[in-house]
Amino acid sequence: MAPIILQVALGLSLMASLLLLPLFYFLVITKRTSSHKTKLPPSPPKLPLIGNLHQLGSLPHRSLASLSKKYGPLMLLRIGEIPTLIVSSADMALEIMRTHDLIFANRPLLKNAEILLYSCMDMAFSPYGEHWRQLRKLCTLHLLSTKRVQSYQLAREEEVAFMVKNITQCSLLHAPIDMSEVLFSFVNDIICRLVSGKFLREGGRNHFFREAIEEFVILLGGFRVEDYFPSLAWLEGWFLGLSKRAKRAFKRWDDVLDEVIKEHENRDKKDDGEEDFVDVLLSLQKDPNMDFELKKEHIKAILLDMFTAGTDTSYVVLEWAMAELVRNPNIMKKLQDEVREVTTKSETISEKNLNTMTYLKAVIKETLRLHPPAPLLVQKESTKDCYIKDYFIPKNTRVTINYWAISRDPKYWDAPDEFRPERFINSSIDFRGNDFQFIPFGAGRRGCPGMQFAMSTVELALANLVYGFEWELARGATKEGELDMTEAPGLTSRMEKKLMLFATPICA
Ligand code: HEM
Repeated sequence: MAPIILQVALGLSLMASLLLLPLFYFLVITKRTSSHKTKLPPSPPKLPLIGNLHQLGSLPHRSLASLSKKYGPLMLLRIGEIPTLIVSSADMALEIMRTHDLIFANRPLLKNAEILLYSCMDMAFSPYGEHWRQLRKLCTLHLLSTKRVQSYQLAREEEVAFMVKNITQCSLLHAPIDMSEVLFSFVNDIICRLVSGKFLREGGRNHFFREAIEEFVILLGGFRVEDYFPSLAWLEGWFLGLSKRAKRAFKRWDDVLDEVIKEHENRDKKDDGEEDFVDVLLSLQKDPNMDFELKKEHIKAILLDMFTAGTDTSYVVLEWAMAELVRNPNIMKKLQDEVREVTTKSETISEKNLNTMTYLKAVIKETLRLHPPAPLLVQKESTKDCYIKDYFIPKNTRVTINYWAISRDPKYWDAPDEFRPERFINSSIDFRGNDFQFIPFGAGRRGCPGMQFAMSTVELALANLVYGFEWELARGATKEGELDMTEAPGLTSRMEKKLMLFATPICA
């Protein structure tokens, strides 16, 4: 009797298990996978409507770095209505810009970029896709290639000599020199010359470009309601004049670029042998081997990218480098010794002298680490759902890489807040996008294509500044004997106060 009861009991329990198995699977396994699917990165508490907007502050790279100490290197914020992933460690940056680079190669569509850049027909703000690929190929092959950058050696040397002459003249007045102004004009002039021609100073065109670039950068970095609250886009037209301001800025640029292009088209032949970007783009437009149609709007959008991405970045590096050098006399002395060892006879340092200057390169790297021109790089946007370290990142999430936090991470850098160029001597760490603790130019598909272009200008300028002059802080430029190193808010991170210095020419 007992075995029959046992058999029946066993049979029943087997049947029950068979019946319950799918239910178990449904309840447990699917629950586990769905919670896995929705395990989002940690988020600080949000306020209704604005989300985490109030936590950004005026210097978001600093506020976000503090938040990430509490919430980790991958945080999900809601800025207004927009989910935004904040990445604050080298490991996580690698996940975004190498492991999942393709998914994060898109840029969010921002309203002012759309107005100013011919519906984002440029390279920097263009969505990832065929158009971006074509422009990127064109720019890296024809405008920013090693050969093209080298071909501008004479232009760079002439512009540096012009800046040195100006500083010498100012120094004779024994008055403090506004180095922020001098450096911005220098970088602006060099970009204007290489982009639109040698006659940049004619009719004060360089002054127009300068003013227009500043306005452009303010507009691109400006807060637009519809970029963060798409459902409130209708408010924009009522309350804020940003659209009007952006349209005005666009019209001014568009007219000048039309003029520049027309002048180049009407010029019979090149009289000086210096082929600027407009010349290159116009000849490519006629090239039958081009695999896409290069329209006038494309040319204008590319030129705008070059003017803006090229100026506000290189200038910022020179400004911070000079500031760090004057507040660190030992480092200044060491750099001057290196540069002056090469030559003391010629008036200026030429590019061929730069190769052996390892300390100069270390000073520039350290400046790019401690004072990156783009502390939050440039925003990206995901085009697919994906997982990063078990966290689910939904499609259309915006991504901000907080490079400022990464480049001061004590995990990678000793005394991270100190300016110590020596850390780069005998170190293989480089900014080409392979060492993710040091990515001032970004990395991956959307990494900066102007790196070489920028470095050639910055190295030559800095070598000449320290070669030809002794530098001193102007009185009144200091805060309790210390130079005020506060950063100004904005898309790029300039010094908030102007850098006022005394220069004494060494040959004086
Ligand atoms: C020290 C100087 C410079 C720094 C620190 C810098 C930094 C950067 C950064 C961080 C990005 C975004 C990278 C990313 O999304 O991963 C970028 C993109 C870009 N940069 Fe630079 N840049 C500099 C100079 C230049 C120059 C001189 C040019 C051109 C003349 C230039 C042209 C561009 C363009 C066109 C992009 C957009 C690339 C794309 O979206 O495909 N940059 N730069």
